[in-house]
Amino acid sequence: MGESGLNFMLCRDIGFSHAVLKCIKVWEPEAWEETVQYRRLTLGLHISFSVFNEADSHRFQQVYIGSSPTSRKCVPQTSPVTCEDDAAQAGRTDPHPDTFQVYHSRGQICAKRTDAHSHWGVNLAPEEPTTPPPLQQDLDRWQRQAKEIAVSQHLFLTGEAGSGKTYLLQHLKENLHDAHIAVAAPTWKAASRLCGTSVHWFAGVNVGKLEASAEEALLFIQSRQDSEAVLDRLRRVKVLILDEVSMLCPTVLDNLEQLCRMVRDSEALFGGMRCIFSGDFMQIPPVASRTLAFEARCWKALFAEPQQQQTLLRQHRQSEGEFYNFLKRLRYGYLHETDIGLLLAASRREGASEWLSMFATNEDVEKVNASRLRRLEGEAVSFDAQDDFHPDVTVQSRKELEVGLDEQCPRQLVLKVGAPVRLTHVQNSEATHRGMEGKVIGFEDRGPIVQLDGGGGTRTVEPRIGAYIQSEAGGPRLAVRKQVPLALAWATTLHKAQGMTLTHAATHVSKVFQENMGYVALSRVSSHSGLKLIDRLDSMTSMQLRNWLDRKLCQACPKASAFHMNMLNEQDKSQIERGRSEFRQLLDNDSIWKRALRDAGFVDGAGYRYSDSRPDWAVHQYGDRCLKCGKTGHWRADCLE
Ligand SMILES: Nc1ncnc2c1ncn2[C@@H]1O[C@H](COP(=O)(O)OP(=O)(O)OP(=O)(O)O)[C@@H](O)[C@H]1O
Repeated sequence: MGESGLNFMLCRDIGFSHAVLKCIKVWEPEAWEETVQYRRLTLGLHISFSVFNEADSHRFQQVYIGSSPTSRKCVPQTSPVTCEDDAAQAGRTDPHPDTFQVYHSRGQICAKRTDAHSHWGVNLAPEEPTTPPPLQQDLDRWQRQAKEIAVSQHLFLTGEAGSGKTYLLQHLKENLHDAHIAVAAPTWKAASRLCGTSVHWFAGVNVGKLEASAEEALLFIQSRQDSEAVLDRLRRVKVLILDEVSMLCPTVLDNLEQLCRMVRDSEALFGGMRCIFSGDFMQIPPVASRTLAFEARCWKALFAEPQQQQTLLRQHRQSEGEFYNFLKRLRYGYLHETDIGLLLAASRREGASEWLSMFATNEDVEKVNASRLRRLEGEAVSFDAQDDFHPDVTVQSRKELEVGLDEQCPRQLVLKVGAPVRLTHVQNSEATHRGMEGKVIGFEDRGPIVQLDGGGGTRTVEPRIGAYIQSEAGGPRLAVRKQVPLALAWATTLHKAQGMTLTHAATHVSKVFQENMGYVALSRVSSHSGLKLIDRLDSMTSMQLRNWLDRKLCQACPKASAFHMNMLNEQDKSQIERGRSEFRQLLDNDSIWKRALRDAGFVDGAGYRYSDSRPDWAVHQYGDRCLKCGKTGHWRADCLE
């Protein structure tokens, strides 16, 4: 490794005996401000500060600096530290500071005085890692930086899963003071996290119109009974917040842009709205498009300046270094051979039968939830939603709004005593929060009685507003649905899980059908111990395991990778390239592959017969029905009954 530095500065003007020194230390992917205590020693200064350990980004390390008789001194240090070039200048508060450069070189941490060639009163010694500080509850440095752009310019906000994109959008929605902020996302489900609308609702058109052309969309709007209201809404919006833009087809984006110009009678992009888009192209792409939103014609013009594409670099979801680094590799479609051990351990994990299961297809989710509910003894009790509409909403609009409400909150909820449930739309408080899990233990007139996990106690869950739709932030609620805020918690789809943060989840990868789905499947949980792989890796042959890794789990979209890698520094880029080429060697070279499997504790299984196709030999040998439930369409190993 070359010489990368952690620069810092001393501020002598603030006193020696017991003073406070404000430094900004920058480490990738984190930077933070910290107050450093220093005190005078017999021969000089004694400074201690924390640095991130580069190999394990979530552990801190204490570095002590004492006296030194020369202008440069190195001490053994196994963990490299890095920082941005200008870190030494950050936080400078006095005109005559002693300045130093601290850097990592050939397994050592070195300090060099940079303002003079003389000795200094400091020495250097590393200490044992300590635990990281608790997560900040306010915006992190990158979120704050992105916010600064968002207040006056178009912004594309990106970052890996869990970097706090949606969190920042919520903050912007609440804190930008522009009069009319519209919040939208490609699907109602994605929009529901920010209480916004689907992109089609925002545009005032049915699905299909924006896909066709801006002209067709405008004709449709003009044919609506409430066309004036729709046009008025489109004209008033000053800021458009668009979440999960990575799930939007570029044609739809371009047509929307043109529609806004036409409606607002302005040649400016989006007719002069300020656009704040957010998304991660390394997550699930649009279902019906081979092209991605950044290929839209308007994209380059919108985000022409480098500062208008901001990457959030702090991880807020995972705090374990090993698991976090594993996910960083998976994001770019490669793994290390030692990662096989992590996967096997997740596949062998016991005691996960009550965890939320995530599947690629709706079919599997419905099967699991329905079959588990059926199997449960006892009477089924159903709860019907209650919908209210704003008096100005027309009959035509009401139907469209109902579709939007249906996607966010069920019209009918069926439960039984003993069913695991998740709180879906409660107000977060000290006692309860969204995502909290529990079990139905009874029913009363007001609603189901639920025993909440984790000391949440027992409570009757009464219907409350589960979804509402506003055409713009602060505007009237056009439709409101009340429903019991519970969902069956046995299973969900990966598409719905995109954006979720979970403590525990069981996930199925073998049936993923789009690139990047493997990454989304594994990156929802905050720790490895909370992850169960439903795929029976142990039952696979080594060849099947290789195919599963290569064709299912590690399928990263090349176009999206290239887009995101373009925003990385050269060091990260070459690390990814190297990792990918080593991964290919691992998969292509029998002896390396076998050694890796042996080291990971893999024992060649009997053969996992999952396949979308039905090879003749298998049908001949086993018939074309599942040997467990007798149905066609899946093999025994995939049977969810
Ligand atoms: N500044 C912050 N302080 C405290 N918690 C935060 C902060 N930013 C994000 N979080 C929390 O981190 C978790 C992940 O954040 P969020 O869902 O916004 O990430 P994301 O980048 O949108 O993820 P994904 O791409 O998977 O949708 C959430 O639980 C969120 O509340």
